[in-house]
Amino acid sequence: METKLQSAYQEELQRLEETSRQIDAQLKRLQAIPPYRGDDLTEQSLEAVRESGRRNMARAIEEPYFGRLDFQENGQSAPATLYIGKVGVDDPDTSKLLVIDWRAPVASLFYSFTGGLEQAEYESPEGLVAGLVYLKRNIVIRKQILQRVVDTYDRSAGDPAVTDEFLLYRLGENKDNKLRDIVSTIQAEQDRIIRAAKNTALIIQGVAGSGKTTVALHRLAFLLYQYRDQVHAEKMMIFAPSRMFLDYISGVLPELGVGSIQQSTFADWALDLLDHEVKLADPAERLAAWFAVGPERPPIDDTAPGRWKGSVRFVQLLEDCLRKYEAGALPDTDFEPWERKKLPADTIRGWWDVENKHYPLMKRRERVIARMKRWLEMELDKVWEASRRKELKKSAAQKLRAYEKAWTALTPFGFYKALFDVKQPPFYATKELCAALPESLASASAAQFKKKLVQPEDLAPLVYIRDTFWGISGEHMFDHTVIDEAQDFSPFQVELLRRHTKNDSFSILGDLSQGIHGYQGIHAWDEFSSLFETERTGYFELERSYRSTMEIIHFANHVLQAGVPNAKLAVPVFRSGEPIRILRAASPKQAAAAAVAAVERIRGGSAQAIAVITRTEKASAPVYKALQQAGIEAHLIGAAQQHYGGGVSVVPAYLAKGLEFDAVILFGVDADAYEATPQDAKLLYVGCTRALHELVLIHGADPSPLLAQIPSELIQIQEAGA
Ligand SMILES: Nc1ncnc2c1ncn2[C@@H]1O[C@H](COP(=O)(O)OP(=O)(O)OP(=O)(O)O)[C@@H](O)[C@H]1O
Repeated sequence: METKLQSAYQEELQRLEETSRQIDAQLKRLQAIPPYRGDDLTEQSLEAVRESGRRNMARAIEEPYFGRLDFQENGQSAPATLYIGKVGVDDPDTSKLLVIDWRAPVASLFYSFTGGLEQAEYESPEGLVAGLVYLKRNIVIRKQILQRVVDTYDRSAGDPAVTDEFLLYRLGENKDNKLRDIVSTIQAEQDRIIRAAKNTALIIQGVAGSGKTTVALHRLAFLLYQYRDQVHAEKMMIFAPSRMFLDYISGVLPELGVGSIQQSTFADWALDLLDHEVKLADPAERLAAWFAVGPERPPIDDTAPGRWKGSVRFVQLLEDCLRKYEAGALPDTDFEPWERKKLPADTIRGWWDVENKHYPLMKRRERVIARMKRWLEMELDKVWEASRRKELKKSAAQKLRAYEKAWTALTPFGFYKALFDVKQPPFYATKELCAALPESLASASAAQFKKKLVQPEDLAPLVYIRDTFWGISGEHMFDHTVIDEAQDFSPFQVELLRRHTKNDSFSILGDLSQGIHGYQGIHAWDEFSSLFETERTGYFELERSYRSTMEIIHFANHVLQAGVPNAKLAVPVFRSGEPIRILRAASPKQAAAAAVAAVERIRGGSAQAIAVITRTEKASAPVYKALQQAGIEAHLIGAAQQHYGGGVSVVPAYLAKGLEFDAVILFGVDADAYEATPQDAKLLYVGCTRALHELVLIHGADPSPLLAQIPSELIQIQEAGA
């Protein structure tokens, strides 16, 4: 066995030297050609190809490939040895592929092959290709140095299974402050999602740590490769919950060689489209209200403003109002620029209803008014006497101004705001809207709108109105849209984005068990799938969790079940770690000291990213202070945080969502903070599943009831300070 490993290592060492030499020669050849800066278009495009070659070779030289697959296609006499890397490299003299791009059809075998002695197959542009896999090998190369060779499948060894050894080695590594690519260990169920056809609205329900975010980013890289003539990076969009989260995931796409994909929060994108006509009310206040503990907890049901304004029903109500506006906005009067001269109302209506019907509302208004002006000029041209003409022109200008005033050009906010004025609703507010609008919601909205402030749930309706008024120009259309943490989106938001996305090309990913923003997000995936045609929708579930140890996942599952009895549970990969430590503190002071001691202990090991996760933003402050007093440098993360810096963080659970840390200390897991409700169970579940390797919980005299049913073999209970 030892000698076999050694010979494999020697074999790969030799191969690496050869490949590196070839890549180096190609890179030098390209670098020797001076970059073209002239105006000749043909030369420019040749230079673009060379520049992309230089970039690719520079990337490939460091780590040319990460995998090898020996595959014998049916009809061939011997297996071909395929090396798979992040960048495809061919030998320009022989056109032979030295390295195959991981996104190429044949490379899919490297991921989809899950062992066995039977035939394996992959979809090529020419059809299905079948054959036998002989060897699947993982190869770790760092800065041109061969570090590791692991065979995960070897037909000659007689064992038909693909082992998880290499995956486990990867998962056991500590994390720094950024999410990483997973090209060398993409799993078969993830690969299916990554390679799914472009024109589908993919909905991906995945348990915590199942790789949803990572998979979505790899999918973008795949789409750019596979459909290079149809999709463009700058026309793809990733929506993520916060700027800090975007910062956290910002490393993956460059690692995959993909740049310039648009990334935004929904709010930033919407506010830009609205030309910042409105401002968002302070998000910290809203979060503090929805995540309050004790008697201040608001009820979370369909009457919550986010649920109501985010519903499909509200899309319909709003659309009806816009239709009513369209039918009734045009003044129903003739236009009389001067005495005995009349442009009949019917003619104007014809220009509005028929001639310009295909234009969006406000553009249409502009065109009708321009048409009226042209009519006026023609009529004035018929008047020969100059002084009379001047007089009539003046009168006409006045009349036209009055006409325009009667037909007010509304802004999206002006239109929307008026709908909530229940005492004096505008003519376009339908009876149905007035009947459906809850009074408290109308008055709370109206009070905010007076200050030009809006809540996140107002943004989708506002952009919807804007689109109806002005249309959606090409620059605001996406070739593909990713919605991460989609369980927190509303159907209204997705419906709006559907209008901004070509061919329903979506990756919508989330986890209902982490739906902690239930006051605005969905409660079941069909709230989204019903927005798309069935044949254009794809639904995938990811059950395996790659982030955390088995102990952490089993523990988190128990917590979740205590509040959400029929929740989907995560299945861990077989990676064992420490039991979960539960520390009971006699006083708040002792609890803070226990948190400090835990951070100090964990920092003494190999962990790089540690989080103390609290129930509320308010609860973060004392722990942060205690850490500071102990001389521990930490980041206090609040709602406005833009960057994630790694190290030690103190963060409320709802802001930690999507992130991960080597170790997590859940602070204040008390009965009043985490009740046995679905909302609190999900929140605590989110907190637990942020941890990769170690999880510690601290509570006072009265622990959360969500901890009541945890099997004793998973936990280690201690008195804090003992
Ligand atoms: N196939 C894989 N190989 C190696 N690591 C993986 C794989 N899939 C996922 N991971 C790792 O698991 C962790 C979780 O991934 P990611 O954050 O994408 O999951 P998620 O489903 O979006 O999680 P959550 O919903 O909890 O935020 C990351 O560290 C990621 O690198």
